[in-house]
Amino acid sequence: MKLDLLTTLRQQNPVVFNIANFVTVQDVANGLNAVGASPIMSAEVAEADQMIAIAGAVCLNLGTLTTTQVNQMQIVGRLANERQLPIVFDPVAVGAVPYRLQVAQDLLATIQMTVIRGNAGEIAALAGVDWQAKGIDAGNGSGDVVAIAKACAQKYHCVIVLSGPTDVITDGTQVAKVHNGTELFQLHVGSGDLLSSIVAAFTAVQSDAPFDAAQTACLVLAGTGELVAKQFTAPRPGTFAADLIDKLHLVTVSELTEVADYED
Ligand SMILES: Nc1ncnc2c1ncn2[C@@H]1O[C@H](COP(=O)(O)OP(=O)(O)O)[C@@H](O)[C@H]1O
Ligand SMILES: Cc1ncsc1CCOP(=O)(O)O
Ligand SMILES: [Mg+2]
Repeated sequence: MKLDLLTTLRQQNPVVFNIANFVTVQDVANGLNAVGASPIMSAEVAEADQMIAIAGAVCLNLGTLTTTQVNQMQIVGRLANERQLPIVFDPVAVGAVPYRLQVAQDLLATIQMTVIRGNAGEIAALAGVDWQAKGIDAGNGSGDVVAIAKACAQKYHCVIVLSGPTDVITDGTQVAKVHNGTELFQLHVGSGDLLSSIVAAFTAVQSDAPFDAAQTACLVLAGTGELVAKQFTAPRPGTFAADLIDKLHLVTVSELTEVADYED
């Protein structure tokens, strides 16, 4: 586990270019800023080339897709691949909405993603495994999440982050797990979107080792959330969201080292 990448991230302050959803866009921008990255959102295809030129990584989020936005993703994805810029893909709700699964599969057919980050329902759908996903959430499915994540990584030749109570990170061969977290993440819409964009930020500073970058991103977010939740005597999702942003800015490598609970 390369927790020192957090220090590198804060020194380099990489620009993360997000094609975001309209539900959680501000949480994602503030979360990225707080952890030490430099967020920029764009919905205009005409500036795609110039956005790619200034970005250290790209995050494509399917959350509130439109035909125009999917076309933008195709163009941004192609440009990022040409420039060998890391791309993180968040396939929001592909496990629950077949139209989205088709859109995701079309994108994956033409763009080489560096990392796909989704919950179990989303990664299972991409892997072609049955799972009872519910809307944007993982739902009540059950199965071997490590086997599902590995199958998905092998299918799309990229790193998979299958998030949940335990985050599973795999490149199809190596597997790491991050056990940290808090159930409060599930009460705050946008936790997964933020994780995807933080994964993108870490791939920007470790582009030759996305498996390492993704693991560190998972530990930074889940460990920080756990530190925040420890202060609470009752579940307060609104306060959690605000405190999470504060703590992402303040958290130290040594605090995270102390709380870290992972297998790699
Ligand atoms: N039950 C849980 N316990 C601890 N952490 C969780 C739990 N569920 C999700 N998380 C954390 O929440 C973050 C978002 O993951 P997830 O909820 O799977 O994404 P999404 O919001 O896309 O469904 C991750 O950092 C994950 O570790
Ligand atoms: C509610 C909602 N609807 C479309 S996108 C979205 C947010 C999804 O956020 P997350 O998957 O990070 O919880
Ligand atoms: Mg999600």
